[in-house]
Amino acid sequence: MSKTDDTSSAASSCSSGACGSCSSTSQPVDAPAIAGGKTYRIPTMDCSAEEAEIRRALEPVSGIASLGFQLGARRLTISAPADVLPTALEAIRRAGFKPEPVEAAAATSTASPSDGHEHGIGAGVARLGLALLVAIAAEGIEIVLPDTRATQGLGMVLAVVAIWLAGVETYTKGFAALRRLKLNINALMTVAVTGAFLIGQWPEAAMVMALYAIAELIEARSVDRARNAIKGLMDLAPEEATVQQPGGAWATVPVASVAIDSIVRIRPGERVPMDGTVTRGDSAINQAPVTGESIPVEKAVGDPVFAGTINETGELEVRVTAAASNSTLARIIHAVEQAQGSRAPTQRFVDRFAAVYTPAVFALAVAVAVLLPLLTDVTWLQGIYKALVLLVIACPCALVISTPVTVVSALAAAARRGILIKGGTYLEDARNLKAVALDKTGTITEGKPKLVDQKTMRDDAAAVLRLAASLAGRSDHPVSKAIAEGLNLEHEAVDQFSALAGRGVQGSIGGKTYVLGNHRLIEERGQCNSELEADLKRHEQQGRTVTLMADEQGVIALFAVADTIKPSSKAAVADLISLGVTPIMLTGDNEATAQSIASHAGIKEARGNLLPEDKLKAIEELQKRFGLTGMTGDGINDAPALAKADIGIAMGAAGTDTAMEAADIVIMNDDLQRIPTVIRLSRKTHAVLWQNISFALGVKAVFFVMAVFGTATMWMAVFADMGASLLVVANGLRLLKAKVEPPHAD
Ligand SMILES: Nc1ncnc2c1ncn2[C@@H]1O[C@H](COP(=O)(O)OP(=O)(O)OP(=O)(O)O)[C@@H](O)[C@H]1O
Ligand SMILES: [Zn+2]
Repeated sequence: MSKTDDTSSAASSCSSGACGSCSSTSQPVDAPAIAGGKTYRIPTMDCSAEEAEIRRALEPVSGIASLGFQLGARRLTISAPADVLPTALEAIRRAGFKPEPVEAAAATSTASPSDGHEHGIGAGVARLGLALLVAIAAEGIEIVLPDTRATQGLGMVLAVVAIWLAGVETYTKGFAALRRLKLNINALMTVAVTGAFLIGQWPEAAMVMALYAIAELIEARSVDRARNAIKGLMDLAPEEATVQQPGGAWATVPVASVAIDSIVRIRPGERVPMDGTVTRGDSAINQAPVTGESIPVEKAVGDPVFAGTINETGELEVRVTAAASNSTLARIIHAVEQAQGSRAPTQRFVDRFAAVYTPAVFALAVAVAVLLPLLTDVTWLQGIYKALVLLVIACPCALVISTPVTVVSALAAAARRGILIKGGTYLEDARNLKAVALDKTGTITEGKPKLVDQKTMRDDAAAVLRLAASLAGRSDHPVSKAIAEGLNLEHEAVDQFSALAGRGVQGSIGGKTYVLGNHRLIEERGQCNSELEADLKRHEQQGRTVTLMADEQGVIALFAVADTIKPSSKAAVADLISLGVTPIMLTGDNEATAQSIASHAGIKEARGNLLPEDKLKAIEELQKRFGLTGMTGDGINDAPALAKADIGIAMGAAGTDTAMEAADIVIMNDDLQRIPTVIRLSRKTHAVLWQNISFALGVKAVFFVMAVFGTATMWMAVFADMGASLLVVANGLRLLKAKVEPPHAD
């Protein structure tokens, strides 16, 4: 991305949901300009039910990358190509809302803590507080003062004032909905309050309106709070960096103006301002903001560092590799926000349910109002009153709000552990995983094999080894790297170098062609023999990977490399099994090595000799055999298998863009124990979701019975609905602090 690109989009993207214009704690930061987006103010959108309506309206519009809702600010950011926006806006208007574009400049300014909508909410609180007081006064007059015309008139006036203070908006939205013959919450409340007023229950009408409006406000703020939990991470990246100037002097400048390839200096105790590669010094860095892992990681020249992480011990100089708006941290935040915008299956279910439930209760209310007086000795007024109570109960707020808060909190909790879950669907599905296919190299093992044994079959051993080092030095494959590093010899020029997928490498040195690769490659070339087989067997049974070098005449050298199993892998495998998930190892390495390493890690089933396409087939087969199957990999050469699996999990993804893009769940560090953590979080989320749904519906059921047969009053119903809303929100927010670590971890 060019520099100009970057600054031009920064203004519009900053308020675009990528950074907090809503959370009062958010700092004015340079938001990731990855997707950008256009922000609209929708004056009549402040409740999650309205959010759901807008989402439904936008569902048929194709081409929208993501939606960022900020209920507290009544804002919606749409990330979509410019030609899709008019269609999207039209759909929103058809649903009865009036989106107003927010000017880029105004949008940016709201990113500061002193932004306008905070005042808006402040004013709202004062207004609603007043409305509540006036409603209480109206109620008090009716209870305390004698029932004269004057006191009645006064009570009525106070009620009107309270309803007006608290309910203008509900009325506006309610009438708009009724005109379109739609039954949303506002329509229900409008009918209920008006009806109560008309049958002479004005203090109650006032009370209901005030309580309802207050509940709505609290709800909007809670949803925003959950949504913004992740933005706290963004504050971690410093806004300024100490950058080397052309003359060699150091200057402190805003990160947004630091170009890629600049050299920045980071003193001990400072946070890393931008992603980069260490060019000087060494230090220990706490990478918790990115990987969720707070044990410091040693960094030396050549190692990557990430914006937002904390430099603990030494001074570092770092060459910047990504613009501030495109750092790993910014990408994480952007991805989580995008995930928050996608709806989880339970959320869809609840929305569909609410869409049926509300009209059904409305019909029932009408039936009660008409049938009860006709069939029993209930009076008309009593019948209508009962019907109005039912309408209040019909408000699906607690139900509709319970899912997004829960899902969003869980996504944020995962992000804090360096786990990026790219959508509510994966969060909800993870608990049903039956099998997980694990890549060997780098997932179960450290991925840093070492050369442990070598043998040459020619007299000129030194020359052969130099050939091997030259060929191996050209490859990035961990096995080749281990050989090159282990031999540590001067390289010769290699021509016509090429990689042989799943086999090894080939190249010509001094006019002669050589190959360096595995047993399969040598078999294919017809250069294997029984002596070689015996050597191979001996090494492979010890879990070593054997690489052979051959020229046209035959095999000229053998190298054995060994990788160590990560200490955490064993625990993670045991944990997966205890959660009822079967781990299976898939590897391109040979069968014997695979078996040896698998059994050390506690994995019963291992498959070796797999080419990338074989891994794909293996996943398909596991899906047939087990059901929901996950796949872990580094996301680079495992991309097809990651995509095929029900849940593709990329490991050790910090800094690797491809992995972050390819997988459904991205684990920033390479700790396999994060997988059981995800499954536990998924189970907890599921439990909380259904606790909330059943609680919200349970409260409604109780009040329903009370309303029809007993003595529930309207404002008891509102209290119950408000109480239920607040309880489900609190229960959902609990996930932000959920304990989902394996029992043996500390
Ligand atoms: N560039 C290379 N240099 C040396 N050996 C190679 C190279 N590429 C592949 N091989 C050999 O082929 C085998 C399969 O390689 P592949 O890349 O498919 O799997 P892998 O990534 O090593 O293993 P895993 O599937 O566990 O990650 C390796 O184990 C290695 O023996
Ligand atoms: Zn053989």
